[in-house]
Amino acid sequence: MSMDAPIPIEIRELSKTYRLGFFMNRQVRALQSLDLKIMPGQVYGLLGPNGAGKSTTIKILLNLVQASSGEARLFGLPPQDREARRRVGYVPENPAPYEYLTGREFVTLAGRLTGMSGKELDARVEQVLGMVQMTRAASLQIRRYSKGMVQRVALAQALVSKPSLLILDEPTSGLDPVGRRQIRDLILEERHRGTTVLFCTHIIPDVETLCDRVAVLVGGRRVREGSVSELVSSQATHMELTVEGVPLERIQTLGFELERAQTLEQRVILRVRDVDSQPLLKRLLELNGRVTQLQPTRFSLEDLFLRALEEARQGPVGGEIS
Ligand SMILES: Nc1ncnc2c1ncn2[C@@H]1O[C@H](COP(=O)(O)OP(=O)(O)OP(=O)(O)O)[C@@H](O)[C@H]1O
Repeated sequence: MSMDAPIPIEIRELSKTYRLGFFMNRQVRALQSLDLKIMPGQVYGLLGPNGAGKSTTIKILLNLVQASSGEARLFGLPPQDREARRRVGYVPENPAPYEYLTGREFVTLAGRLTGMSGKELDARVEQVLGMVQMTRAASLQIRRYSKGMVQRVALAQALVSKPSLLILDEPTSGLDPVGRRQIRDLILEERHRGTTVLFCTHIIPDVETLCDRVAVLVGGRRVREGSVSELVSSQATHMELTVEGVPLERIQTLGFELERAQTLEQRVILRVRDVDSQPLLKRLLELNGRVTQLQPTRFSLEDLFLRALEEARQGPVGGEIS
């Protein structure tokens, strides 16, 4: 990949305020000064709870929604540029393809809309239907499809024009484990081909298995950003202790911050910050406790996400402002 390949997505200080109500006098801040840069070949996750601004970000990139201020660029071009749009494949959150078309007709139509035609189009349609394992069901009308099949045929229409950037809004939500696995595998295949992928989700394991980088959005603000491994390893490590002979109620009076505390039969399982583990151990032994296990625990992306949410909720956040 050449060094000066255009940057697939670059967002600077992007803000969006929706106006609501009969007199447009109520405002909802969906995005507040968002910065985001997605480099060629990256699989990038936008993670956030409901209402965080993920779909709004995607809609601005696709020129479906106008930003209130700030800048969004696709391959260095503004979102309304047709050349930029041509390089992007998009799957919306709840794809609602024309129900009376067959899967094959729908994917063919999508290809035609991007300017493809003839034998080249027919061959590519069969190829993408094969990639999403929809060859056998391709002659059925979409109204007969399951949710997973609709999702896969929507992915096929996004892939038909060989986009170099795929934008997926909640690609695995509402799917059963098999459907989720298939979509994940497809994203991984695209990644191997060098396609840049941006997807938004609130499903943390999807981010962990698929993404190089992630941005966590809460209330329209970016509260974390980095490579998944960086974010997880930058967190202070924790220790998990299993202790017998000291009841949890007693341990709670010792003045340590317990990240997790649970009684299981005779045992109490505790999770504390690494720096607290030795002093706590000492106190437990003084109380004639028997510590049967002491082990470092990995800080997961889920822990990070929950912590980021908690911090953001304590500070000023977006949402309705008047
Ligand atoms: N068309 C709209 N008109 C008014 N408010 C909107 C509109 N679209 C989104 N919002 C509001 O903007 C905020 C961000 O919404 P957005 O859909 O971008 O979040 P999200 O992170 O995609 O959430 P979800 O996970 O629920 O899809 C929310 O408070 C939402 O209610």
